Amino acid sequence: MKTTGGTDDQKRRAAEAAVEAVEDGMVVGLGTGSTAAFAIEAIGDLVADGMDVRGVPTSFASRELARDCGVPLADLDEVDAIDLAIDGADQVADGALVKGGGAAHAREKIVDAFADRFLVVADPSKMADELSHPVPVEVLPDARTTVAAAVSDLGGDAELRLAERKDGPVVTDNGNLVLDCDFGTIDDPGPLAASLSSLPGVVEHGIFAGLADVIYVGTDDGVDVIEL
Ligand SMILES: O=C[C@H](O)[C@H](O)[C@H](O)COP(=O)(O)O
Repeated sequence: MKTTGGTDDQKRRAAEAAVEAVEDGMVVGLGTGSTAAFAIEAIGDLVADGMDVRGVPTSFASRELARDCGVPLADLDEVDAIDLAIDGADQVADGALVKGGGAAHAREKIVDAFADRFLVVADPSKMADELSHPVPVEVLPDARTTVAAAVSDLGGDAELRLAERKDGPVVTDNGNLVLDCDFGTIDDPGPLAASLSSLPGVVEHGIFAGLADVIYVGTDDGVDVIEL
């Protein structure tokens, strides 16, 4: 699993604080990434202690980890509701997120948006005044060049994400490709999100605006809780 700026202790503190919101009988969206992984492990501990929880995974990786941790799983099309989702972020600014560093943002957005409450787990390295992290955009493979050109028209610079341990591109769990799109500082994420969503061939982008309910920021000596 890729690692990011914060320490494991910071990530674990944020994740364990968010998992305190999990109650008996809940259906919980299981995010993807190194911070969400600590939440999945903590939910596994609750299950081991006898709590009745079902998890809806957002990726192959979160499914595998949840299985290893003993968390009973349900597919998205098997549940009528998700009580809460716990997921990480690549950057957080003013309650808006950039996600998709692990190329899982398409399924994450479905699960996080469907959940009654969406709890973000982060560390101080993720917190910013304005979003500036390149925006991952999942595209149908045949649309990679047309979407890249449209991103350029929107003022961005699209780069095909390449795999680290194979020659060729990253292929998402959905069989698609990812363009990492650098727009510099994003003054207002809403209009950019709408523009990206409207491009033919775009499956999903990593701007999550207006979705998060609480941000848990794990620090070296505690957790900052930001209610939105
Ligand atoms: O696709 C991956 C997800 O959006 C992750 O939640 C995001 O990249 C943050 O991951 P991490 O907690 O490893 O920094």
